[in-house]
Amino acid sequence: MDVSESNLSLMDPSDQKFFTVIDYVIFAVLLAASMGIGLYYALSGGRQRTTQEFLMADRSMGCLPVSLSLIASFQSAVAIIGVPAEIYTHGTQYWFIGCAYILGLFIPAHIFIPVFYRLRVSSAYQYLELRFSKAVRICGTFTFIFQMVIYMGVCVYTPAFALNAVTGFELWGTVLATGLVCTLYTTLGGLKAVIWTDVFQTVVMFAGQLAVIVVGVQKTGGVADVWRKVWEGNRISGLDLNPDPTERHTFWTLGVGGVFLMLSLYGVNQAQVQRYLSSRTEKEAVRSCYMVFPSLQLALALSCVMGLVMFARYYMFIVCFPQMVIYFVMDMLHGLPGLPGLFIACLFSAALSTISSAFNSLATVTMEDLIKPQYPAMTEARATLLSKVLAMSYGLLCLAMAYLTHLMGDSVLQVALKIFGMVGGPILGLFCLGMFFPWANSIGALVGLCAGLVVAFWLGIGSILNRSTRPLPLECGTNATIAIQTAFNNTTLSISLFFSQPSGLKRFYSLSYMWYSGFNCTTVILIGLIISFLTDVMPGTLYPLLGKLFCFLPEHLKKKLCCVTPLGQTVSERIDLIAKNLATFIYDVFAVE
Ligand SMILES: O=C(O)CCCC[C@@H]1SC[C@@H]2NC(=O)N[C@@H]21
Ligand code: NA
Repeated sequence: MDVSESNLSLMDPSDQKFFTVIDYVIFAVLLAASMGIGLYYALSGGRQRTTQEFLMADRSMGCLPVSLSLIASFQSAVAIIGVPAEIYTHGTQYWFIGCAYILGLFIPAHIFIPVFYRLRVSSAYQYLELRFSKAVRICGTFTFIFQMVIYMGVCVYTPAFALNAVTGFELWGTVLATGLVCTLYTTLGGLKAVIWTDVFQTVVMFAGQLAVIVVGVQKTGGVADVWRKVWEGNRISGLDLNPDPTERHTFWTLGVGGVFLMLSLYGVNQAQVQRYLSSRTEKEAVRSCYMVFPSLQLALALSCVMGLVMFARYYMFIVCFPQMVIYFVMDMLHGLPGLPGLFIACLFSAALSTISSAFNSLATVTMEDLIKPQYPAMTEARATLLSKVLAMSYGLLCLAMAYLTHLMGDSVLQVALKIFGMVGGPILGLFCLGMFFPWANSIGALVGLCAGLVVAFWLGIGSILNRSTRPLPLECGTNATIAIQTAFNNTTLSISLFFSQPSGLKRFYSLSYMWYSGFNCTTVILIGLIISFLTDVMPGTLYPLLGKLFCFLPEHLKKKLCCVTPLGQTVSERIDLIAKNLATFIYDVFAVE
């Protein structure tokens, strides 16, 4: 059974019949419930009077709420809309990113969490000052702020724009309502409210996707019929072991490149580190990290299956555009009172839980890394008040960023993952440099981070300017015009590809965006090591002046006092020294219980 023109045209934006009163009520209940949780934590417990409570939830959280909040932080409407569109257009190759969740959560649980938890820091960037210097901490903080502000804009904008395009749902009114409700409950209830609203919103998120899948399968002729159609439409991708790094999605770009993406999020991103640190014990934090795994796999499965059901539904029309998913959902759920409202609640739950985590982590790092060190004498009351003002101002800034997203035009999933790769990758490299390379110094870290960011933006912007595929048609016209447009794009694409085989720089620009995290992380580490090596002690470049002056001192004191490598040490001797250091360091790390 195919979808005739009339069915699709049913969704033209002027038509309001698929939202009944109950749908609006459900959406309102979601916003009200979130506000309620925010108010509850504003008026109970310590009433958010200290930064320990406002920013760290009194370090009293259990592993269940923390694990659900960890998922909600980086599972926004981008995944709910972007992943089904990805599966519909390119098949299930993207599902292999689930393989990256194994190492992507195991390494944070056993390497990053212990380091951050035992240092009892509030912000991940305090680690950078302890390990390197204040300058490195500040650069890391600003890099994080830049990453999360852009990401927030994408997360606020995506659901509102998608809904508006298909259902005529008021665009800027929704952006404002979402942004304000989120700012309010984050500002009022602090991290406790953010975590508990995340728990509630994650449940709504799963429920909404499940409803679409159940109704979709039932309306598309049942499981067997759906399976036959996706199989015939070869949407079930096999294991693609193609080693070519410019290939967009293969097992390597997703399963291995994805590990770096996961580490940049679940290992060193302040939003997640803050949740680990809000756990009552280190064991709880590690357990919450383990508990993320099954729920993240479930979230991935739901969005992939939704894409498959959508394909089975419309496989007679090979058209694709970003709003396809909302079209499909409204096509499935209209006429079933309450379900369209449930899906809208699901979409905005995904957005709210991500944005509130971003607000709260931005307020935390601004407070802990930028303001407190400048005003150590600031009273708790003022610091807490300032934290709330910061959360509010980040909320308003995010609305401005939402407008910027309007101009990006790429597929939102791609935009979000590129941001993580371009900015999250270098930050991951900075932390790895600090944790795994004892002789890395702060000059190396600074130069490494800057070089990593420069290369990342050169690659990211270069790939956008040099891409041979035209952006997908943004507006949803009738499917006929889009089919023609897609066909036209495909022919121009194949012609341009035929003549311009990527070589050299063009090949560099065509690196799969799933390798950005790994590539940029490695750049920071390599450059950081080289600079550390050069600026630390270049063999033979030092004259042990102190050693000569204090020649009367016993040898061991002189060594400690002067702490320079002996004169005339050759490069190979220095490399041996480094290798010995690294060996002892690794032994120490793994010898620890
Ligand atoms: O959904 C978003 O807002 C961003 C896209 C997903 C981010 C990464 S992809 C791997 C991991 N799994 C998730 O659900 N989120 C993160
Ligand atoms: Na979310």
